[in-house]
Amino acid sequence: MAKKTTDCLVLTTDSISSCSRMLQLPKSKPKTNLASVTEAYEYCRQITAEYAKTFYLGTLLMPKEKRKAIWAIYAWCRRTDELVDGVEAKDTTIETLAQWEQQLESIFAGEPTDDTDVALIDTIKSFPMDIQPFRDMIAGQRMDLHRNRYETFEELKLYCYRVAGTVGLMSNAILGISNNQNNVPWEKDGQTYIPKEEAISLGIAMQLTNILRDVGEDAQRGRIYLPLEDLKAFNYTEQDLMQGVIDERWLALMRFQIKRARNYYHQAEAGIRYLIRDSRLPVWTSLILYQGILNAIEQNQYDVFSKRAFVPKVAKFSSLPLAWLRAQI
Ligand SMILES: CC(C)=CCC/C(C)=C/CC/C(C)=C/CC/C(C)=C/[C@@H]1[C@@H](COP(=O)(O)OP(=O)(O)O)[C@]1(C)CC/C=C(\C)CC/C=C(\C)CCC=C(C)C
Ligand SMILES: [Mn+2]
Repeated sequence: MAKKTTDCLVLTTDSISSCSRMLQLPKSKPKTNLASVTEAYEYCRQITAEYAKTFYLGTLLMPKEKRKAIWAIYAWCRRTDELVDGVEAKDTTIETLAQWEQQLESIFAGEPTDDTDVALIDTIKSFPMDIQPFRDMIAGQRMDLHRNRYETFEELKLYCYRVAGTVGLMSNAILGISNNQNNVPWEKDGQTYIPKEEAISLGIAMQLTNILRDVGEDAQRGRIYLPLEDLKAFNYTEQDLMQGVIDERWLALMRFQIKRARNYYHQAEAGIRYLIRDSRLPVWTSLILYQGILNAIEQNQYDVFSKRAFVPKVAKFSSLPLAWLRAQI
């Protein structure tokens, strides 16, 4: 349970269950005694620190106001994802998602239903943003409810946009804003350039990486996110995948998937220079670290069935100088 200290809440030993409780949908009527704005942001920080070691590191490199805003967005996204991916996912129905979407509409109307909403409402006040990417993410979770196969890459790409490209758009609203009028965001040849496509590309790249890392785990849940047209092209069957067959066909298929994901990272990279200077380092850090999972898959000889690809802590910290160098451009 989170415990109060002088001005913030700290994590205690049972913080994981406390965090996971924070992720559940409110079961009864809206609470009346909601968290203060400070407490609400602290809950969002705890959720981010607990569930997203990579992104949390990135946010620590941001100015305080932006960092808090990203935690609020993270907490909302995590809660949304948890509805179809978390411990209580089996209870999630179309109605649950409709209720969650209603709660989203209330947030944008300035009416919190539970504690983490308080932080998101405050974030939306400081960093005005569009509700549509949030709605689109819920539409992505709806896809997860009723399908477990993707025939073509185009279909998978829509899913990736909805569950992850949308995060790029939400983050853009925070990462690009400057309080300094001399430091106008996205000025390119005198014209305002908003790197939306690049932000979406980073989300898609990360989601594709996530899919490659989790092939084995997803197969155990009866899910295949790799496009079936790709399996066919490499003469690899669904049964092979379910049995975790690693052979030349699998290696070729995985090399193809990794190349595609790297292309999306590449497209995203071109957009980072248009972000406000203080946002470039955290984005480069997150990009390099998440892309590192692809290298880890290669080092594991493409065995995503019995090994989980991850970037070790030492490698995480040693990639900071490279991220810093790239952020200078
Ligand atoms: C600084 C920074 C990178 C901020 C973004 C942090 C943020 C708000 C993350 C939300 C992530 C989230 C919970 C999304 C819900 C759906 C989901 C789980 C997507 C997958 C994330 C990784 O999660 P994890 O490895 O924990 O997965 P499991 O559920 O445990 O399997 C995703 C792979 C997608 C995340 C997508 C992004 C962070 C978008 C990145 C784009 C930008 C920050 C825009 C940058 C701007 C330009 C111009 C390039
Ligand atoms: Mn997930």
